[in-house]
Amino acid sequence: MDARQLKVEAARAALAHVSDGMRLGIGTGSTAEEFVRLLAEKVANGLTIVGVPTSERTAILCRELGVPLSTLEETPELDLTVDGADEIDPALTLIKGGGGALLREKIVAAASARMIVIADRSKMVETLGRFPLPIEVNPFGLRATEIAVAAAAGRLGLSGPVTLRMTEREPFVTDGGHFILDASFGRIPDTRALSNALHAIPGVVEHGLFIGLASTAIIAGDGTQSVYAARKPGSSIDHDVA
Ligand SMILES: O=C[C@H](O)[C@H](O)[C@H](O)COP(=O)(O)O
Repeated sequence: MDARQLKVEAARAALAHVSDGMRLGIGTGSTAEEFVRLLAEKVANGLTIVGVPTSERTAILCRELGVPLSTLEETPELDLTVDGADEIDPALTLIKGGGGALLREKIVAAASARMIVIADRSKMVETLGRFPLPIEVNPFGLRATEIAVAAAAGRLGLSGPVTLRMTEREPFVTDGGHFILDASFGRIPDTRALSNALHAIPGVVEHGLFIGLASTAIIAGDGTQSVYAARKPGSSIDHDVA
């Protein structure tokens, strides 16, 4: 199976958790987009759901494909969010934000009773940090925030380049009007400590560590077990997808 097919497999397995009447958080990225395409087919065949998109990009795709949308203001409590990830560790802590949508993704996931993360197996790691950690920052005081981020990481024994994400010539701007710093700290043994340290910096709006938000990961691989669900202790998910 090629990379796209693996994403489709994971998305299809997540769709089995969607039922009539659900209020759905809809993620961002290439894997989440496969979920949107499959969801749209179900909607066309009569499934009744309402979706809250985690980015303008996802909202556009949903509208194109006829997936009914709401906002978090109108629908502040969600049953389930389905989203991709850049990295997933065995405790289902995630790095997200490779596409720059981490703030809305985290707000939507936190408003959801459950979050299913869908990915191909290349996203599974023992320890997070191979993928640079996206950190969403206010443009005001950018340089001061960069210095504070590096200093906070240093106090935890982490170091590495902290780079402003660019489009061709301009800084990348998130849906919320912020910038993204990509922090290449390498392995992050204590994600909670780094999360707290980053949240203590005023210029940091949010970071891409998702701790305790995902209840299930559906990981597609091309081995004998193509899709499986890892279960977090206490998760309400009641069956595996094999
Ligand atoms: O900001 C983007 C998101 O966190 C994505 O869910 C993440 O980057 C994974 O994207 P993809 O499915 O394209 O690898």
